[in-house]
Amino acid sequence: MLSRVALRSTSRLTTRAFSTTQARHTKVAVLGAGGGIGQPLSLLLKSDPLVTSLSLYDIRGAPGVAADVGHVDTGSEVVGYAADGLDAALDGVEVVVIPAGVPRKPGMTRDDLFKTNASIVCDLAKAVAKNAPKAHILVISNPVNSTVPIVARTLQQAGVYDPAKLFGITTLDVVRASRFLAGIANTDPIKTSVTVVGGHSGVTIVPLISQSPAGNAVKLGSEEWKALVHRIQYGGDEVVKAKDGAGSATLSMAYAAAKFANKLLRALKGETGVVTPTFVESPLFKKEGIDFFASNVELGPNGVAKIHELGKLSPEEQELVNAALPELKKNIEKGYEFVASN
Ligand SMILES: NC(=O)C1=CN([C@@H]2O[C@H](COP(=O)(O)OP(=O)(O)OC[C@H]3O[C@@H](n4cnc5c(N)ncnc54)[C@H](O)[C@@H]3O)[C@@H](O)[C@H]2O)C=CC1
Ligand SMILES: O=C([O-])CC(=O)C(=O)O
Repeated sequence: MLSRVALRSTSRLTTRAFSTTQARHTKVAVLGAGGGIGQPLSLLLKSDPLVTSLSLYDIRGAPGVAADVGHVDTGSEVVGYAADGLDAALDGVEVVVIPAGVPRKPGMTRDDLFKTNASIVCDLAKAVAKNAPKAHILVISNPVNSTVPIVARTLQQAGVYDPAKLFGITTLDVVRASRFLAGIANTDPIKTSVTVVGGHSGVTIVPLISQSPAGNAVKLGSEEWKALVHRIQYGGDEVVKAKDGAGSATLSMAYAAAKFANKLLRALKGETGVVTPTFVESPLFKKEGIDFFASNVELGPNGVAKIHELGKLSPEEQELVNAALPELKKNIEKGYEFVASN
């Protein structure tokens, strides 16, 4: 039997009043809502007034998370679904966020997660294709450089792939870059924007410090620049090491995903000028055989509205891009091969 816990956080009267004042209803699903990222992400999405309905799914624990988060005094409705409730969880959903999958332990690379997470993500993509084929999909599960191509190919096989609606979430790299640069430049991190391009692992993470006003103003020496780039590229390892076997970044990741989701929801509602880096199907390096690349993307009412060029790079940044490309190509092809052989 479908185990379903429906918890309305407001009275019907309040819910009705809320929906009449909103330009549109936005139902968001979190797949993997019981996990280290899923739980705080669900809380942050519950706090976002642009989310009117929240659907929480996990193979374990989502009804409990829904019961808990559902008491928060915002207008959205929260429903939790147990393992057998995936189809129902996706019904009518416009935005699907996927943090389902295993995290790293010390000594592992993100690619070491491929064996387990590829099939989890592939199965969830099949369910999205069946139940919410027009949904925007935000992929958090690692390795992002491979899981996003897996979702793309899975949707393609189901005949419902729209590249404008598939995003790999690289926002944590952007958040880290802002925080780490601000620490050096003595600026307010929230106003210290840094564009991070490429992908989401090690050398594929390419921060464009030269394009950041704070990065320019602080005039980093070569060693300082290298250390900053390394910290941004391997920020995930810093957390994995500190958690000492208990997983990887969860709280900062939930913050980053909620930040990206809010930008997308604003754009879906018609706000213009919403631009943020994200890993999408991109023309930028198609000639080199690389179908997906993170760069600044303008979001619009249908998802990706415009993919920005990389802009002017310093010679050192150009070298970072050159180093990222072969690794990215390998990761993307690994994702494609998984779908082709399953
Ligand atoms: N894109 C990014 O920047 C980041 C990505 N991650 C990745 O996010 C993923 C999740 O990390 P955590 O939340 O820390 O792991 P976690 O182990 O705490 O939570 C994962 C959740 O996924 C659930 N799950 C497993 N299979 C599922 C399925 N088939 N359907 C639905 N739910 C399923 C588990 O029950 C668990 O609750 C990992 O792959 C991690 O590497 C983590 C940090 C940053
Ligand atoms: O490092 C990890 O495995 C998790 C992650 O993607 C990050 O923190 O950037």
